[in-house]
Amino acid sequence: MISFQDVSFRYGKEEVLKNLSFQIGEGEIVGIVGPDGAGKSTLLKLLVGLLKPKKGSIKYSESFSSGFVAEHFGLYEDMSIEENLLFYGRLYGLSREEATRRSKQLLKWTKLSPFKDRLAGNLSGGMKRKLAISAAFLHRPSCMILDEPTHGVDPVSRREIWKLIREVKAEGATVIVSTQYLDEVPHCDEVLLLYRGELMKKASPQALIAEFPYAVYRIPDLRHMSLRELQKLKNISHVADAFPRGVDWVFLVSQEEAVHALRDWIREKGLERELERIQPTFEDVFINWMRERGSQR
Ligand SMILES: Nc1ncnc2c1ncn2[C@@H]1O[C@H](COP(=O)(O)OP(=O)(O)OP(=O)(O)O)[C@@H](O)[C@H]1O
Repeated sequence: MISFQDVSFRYGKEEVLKNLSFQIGEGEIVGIVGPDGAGKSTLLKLLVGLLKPKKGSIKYSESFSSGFVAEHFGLYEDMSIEENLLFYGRLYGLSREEATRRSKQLLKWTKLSPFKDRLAGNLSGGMKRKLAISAAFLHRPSCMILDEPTHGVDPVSRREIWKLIREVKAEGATVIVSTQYLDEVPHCDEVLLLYRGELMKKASPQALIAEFPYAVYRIPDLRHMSLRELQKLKNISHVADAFPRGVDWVFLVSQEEAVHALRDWIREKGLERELERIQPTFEDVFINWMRERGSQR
């Protein structure tokens, strides 16, 4: 549906996107994931045609049409939810009946129906985002492009926004969504990890986890141990990294013998703890990628 071929972009001298090549298929939820300043917004603006590549090309299938919700999207704050939707319906050239029917459907999905007469200016951040997504999806574009739709909204609204994104996908649309929250990766079918303008990886969340090169272990609740003692665990051979997560400590292990060494340590210290094998998180995957990239330079 969309194909990037060796695309680069710079605002001034500094290149903010570097030689990106990838393809996005139809009907997928594609996450553009990366920290602040990685180039996510710039990539999305290129996708919708608000910016033009300085180098390379972007090709679209004939059926491509887009709905875009920018990070700082615009709603008509002195109009109600319903008036906003009907207004966008007119902008997109829908008939009044079609706009009304479609608005009703979107209000139902977003659970905004009870508030349809409330002014957009008086809505919570999460409700505003849901309204902006609904407005952009009113005319059934083949591709929805959402720039950090969950940024700064509460956890309940975050869940609702992802539910709405799944509804959009269920209607057959492709959704391209940027986020800096790594815990949102499992919502996506495919993820593009972006770091300092480079595409580090494009893969499904399952593949990212499966490719992780370490076994991950945890020792629960080591609050009573001194930090200096715990830091020593990093020196065990084949422990690639050791770090706290909440009250627990987590170990990235490259060879089985490190597991024995960690069990020996637990025994030596007389701790009543088990060494538990756990799944890597997407944060583990991402940090490891950044570390590997750093060490190649
Ligand atoms: N209009 C602009 N003029 C100059 N530089 C810009 C402009 N917009 C963005 N940049 C720079 O380009 C880089 C990428 O910015 P971009 O907004 O695409 O990143 P991002 O991943 O979306 O991050 P954020 O979540 O902070 O928006 C950053 O270094 C940013 O400062």
